[in-house]
Amino acid sequence: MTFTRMFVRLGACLHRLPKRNAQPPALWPPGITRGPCAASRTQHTASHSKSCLWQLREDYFELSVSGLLMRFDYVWLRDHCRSASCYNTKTNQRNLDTATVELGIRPSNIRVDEETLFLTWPDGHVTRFNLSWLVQNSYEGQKQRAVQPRILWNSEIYNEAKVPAISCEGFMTSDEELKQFLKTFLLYGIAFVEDVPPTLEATETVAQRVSLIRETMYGRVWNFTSDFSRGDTAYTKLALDRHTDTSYFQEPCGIQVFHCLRHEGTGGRTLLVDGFHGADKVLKEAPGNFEQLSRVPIKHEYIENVGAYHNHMIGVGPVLNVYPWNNELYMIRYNNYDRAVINTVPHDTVQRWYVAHRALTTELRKPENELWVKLKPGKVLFIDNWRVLHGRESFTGLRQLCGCYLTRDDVLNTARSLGLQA
Ligand SMILES: C[N+](C)(C)CCCC[C@H](N)C(=O)O
Ligand SMILES: O=C(O)CCC(=O)C(=O)O
Ligand SMILES: [Fe+2]
Repeated sequence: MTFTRMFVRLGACLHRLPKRNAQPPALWPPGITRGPCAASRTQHTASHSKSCLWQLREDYFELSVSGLLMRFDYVWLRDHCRSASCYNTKTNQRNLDTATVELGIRPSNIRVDEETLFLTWPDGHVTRFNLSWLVQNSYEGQKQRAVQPRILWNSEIYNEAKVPAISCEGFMTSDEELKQFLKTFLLYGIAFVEDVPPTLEATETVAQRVSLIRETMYGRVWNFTSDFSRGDTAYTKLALDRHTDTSYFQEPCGIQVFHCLRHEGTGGRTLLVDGFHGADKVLKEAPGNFEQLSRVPIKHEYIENVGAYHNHMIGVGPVLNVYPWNNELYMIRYNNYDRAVINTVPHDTVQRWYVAHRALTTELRKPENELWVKLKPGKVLFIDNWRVLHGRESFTGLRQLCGCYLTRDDVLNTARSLGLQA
């Protein structure tokens, strides 16, 4: 919806740009230069026109490449100079002391050929930008692309996708298999590894293939049962409605790993719901509700005083967390058990928030959005705890679940090192 508006705006602006070889109208303020690039450029998107046009505006540099209109602030252009003196390509770190750049800086000379933008600054320093680098790194480029491409699912979509199972052997030994696993995980927010020995040690080894383990007050790798050894409903036989874990951390754990080592009894199936699918429905049906959930800060809390365990955790943040530049959802914090007192907004906002929260809950509870699985020894489940909600059916008998949390940064790091977009 925002995109449609943007394209309209973009079209209008492009219209104002001069056509190739057009003469500047006499009314242009002196000192403003404009021109076409020397020649047409190679493409990113075949459907776009190959033209490249630029204009030196008073406050910014305007560049249109293959139909994408971009605006660059002059300080930004100076600050992002990739010359050897400004940028160390060995460490990928900036050398330039940005504080020495005059904020009103403007180039004294500018030139664009088919591949490169050349800027000469008042002190004689020359900055070169590859045009495709500018397209890649511009705000306008970022605005149009998802940081993380995903397939939003309900149970039918997930089941019909027939996501291939990854076996432990291949997962542990082949980078290609690991990549396949992570690709699935990034797309769907859940992924399974099969034929894992039903032990805590093997679960730990499998988890470490993907990431560093995130230790919490529950331990590093946990193995829990319904013994109420900790002050939380997870340690009972009760059903647990869909939720994300550690909503009471300032940064909730990125990934949760589950491996059921043993269950002699009935029930105990695991429930999985794609929170982003639910949020997307809310956005499409009532954008105002989505906005409430992405704006109102909500506290979650974990207070435990059981045995030797004394913990008090507080995390604050909206239920829906979006990137401000493209409105892309990147984290959902949803846990009605652990949600704390709402006292960060006045009463009228509170009422609107409850309406929005109800709309999201209704969506998340629709049976068609529920994926039920019975975890069996040997089958390790990875859940994106920033996206997919989990829950469980009540159960009888001895049920032993082991697992751990993973550091999100390290999972994404592994994915990127294998060439995946993350
Ligand atoms: C997974 N493990 C059993 C160790 C902890 C469970 C934590 C449960 C908590 N209410 C939450 O949702 O974060
Ligand atoms: O027992 C289960 O299946 C899951 C319980 C739970 O929500 C958790 O441990 O985070
Ligand atoms: Fe949980």
